[in-house]
Amino acid sequence: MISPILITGASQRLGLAMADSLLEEGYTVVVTYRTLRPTISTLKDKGAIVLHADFSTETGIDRAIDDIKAVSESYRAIIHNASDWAQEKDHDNKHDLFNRMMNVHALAPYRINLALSQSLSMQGGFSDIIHMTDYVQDTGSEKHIAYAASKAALQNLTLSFAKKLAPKVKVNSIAPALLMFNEGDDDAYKEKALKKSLLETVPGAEEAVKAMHYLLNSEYITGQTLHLNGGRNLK
Ligand SMILES: NC(=O)C1=CN([C@@H]2O[C@H](COP(=O)(O)OP(=O)(O)OC[C@H]3O[C@@H](n4cnc5c(N)ncnc54)[C@H](OP(=O)(O)O)[C@@H]3O)[C@@H](O)[C@H]2O)C=CC1
Ligand SMILES: Nc1nc2c(c(=O)[nH]1)N=C([C@H](O)[C@@H](O)CO)CN2
Repeated sequence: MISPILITGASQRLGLAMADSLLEEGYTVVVTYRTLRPTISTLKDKGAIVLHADFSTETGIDRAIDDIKAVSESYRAIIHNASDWAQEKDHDNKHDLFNRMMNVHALAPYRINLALSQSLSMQGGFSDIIHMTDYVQDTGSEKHIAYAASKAALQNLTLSFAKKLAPKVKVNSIAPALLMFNEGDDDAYKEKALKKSLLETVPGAEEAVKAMHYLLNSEYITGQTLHLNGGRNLK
């Protein structure tokens, strides 16, 4: 088997778009999903290897690592995309919320990167780790406090793993702001959200797909962050 690319949380939206694009380009793709959706069957029909994984607990992370390692002894890349965009107002138990945010966004990527570090370095050429972080890693978020803190932790993991795994493995972040709306976002929210960036647009998943391919094909980028935010930081 050609060394696969692993994408976590690929049953919808950005992860699904990235997995589809990699399959179209002929890569071997391994995806994880938490909820079994028709999209997972479609990815499997296209040749992807699909694994169930829930990263909210240490047991779930342990199981996922065992399953991922059982698929292949070597990996071309890992894209840590799985994410739970949780708000404090929706969760009474803040202790559990904070632990879940850190498990999904920081502990899982940390444990998986350490467990697969040898698998990544077995490549003839470069291998890659891509962390899907978030614009709020640098700003915080008053409504997604634990989420933002966990994405900041993931961003710091990019710097540490870039140092630890060089020169064979490149490690970078993609930090989106608003790339896609969610079902249920009303017109008032959409109008307000669009105004947050200079470019006042919501580009869709393809913007993340292009950034992913740019990093995978780079020979001189590591420890960096691709900010996909329409100039929001200058507004
Ligand atoms: N979309 C955007 O505009 C932005 C996205 N980002 C980041 O980009 C990445 C992709 O965004 P987007 O596609 O919107 O993400 P989604 O909100 O669609 O989440 C991606 C996947 O993560 C999975 N997931 C959630 N919780 C868990 C868990 N406990 N264990 C395992 N998997 C889990 C879900 O799986 P399932 O559906 O199978 O349950 C989901 O399909 C994320 O890391 C996100 O934080 C950052 C800023 C903006
Ligand atoms: N896991 C997710 N993380 C984030 C999402 C999402 O839909 N799923 N969406 C956003 C917003 O687009 C935000 O950037 C708008 O300002 C952030 N993170």
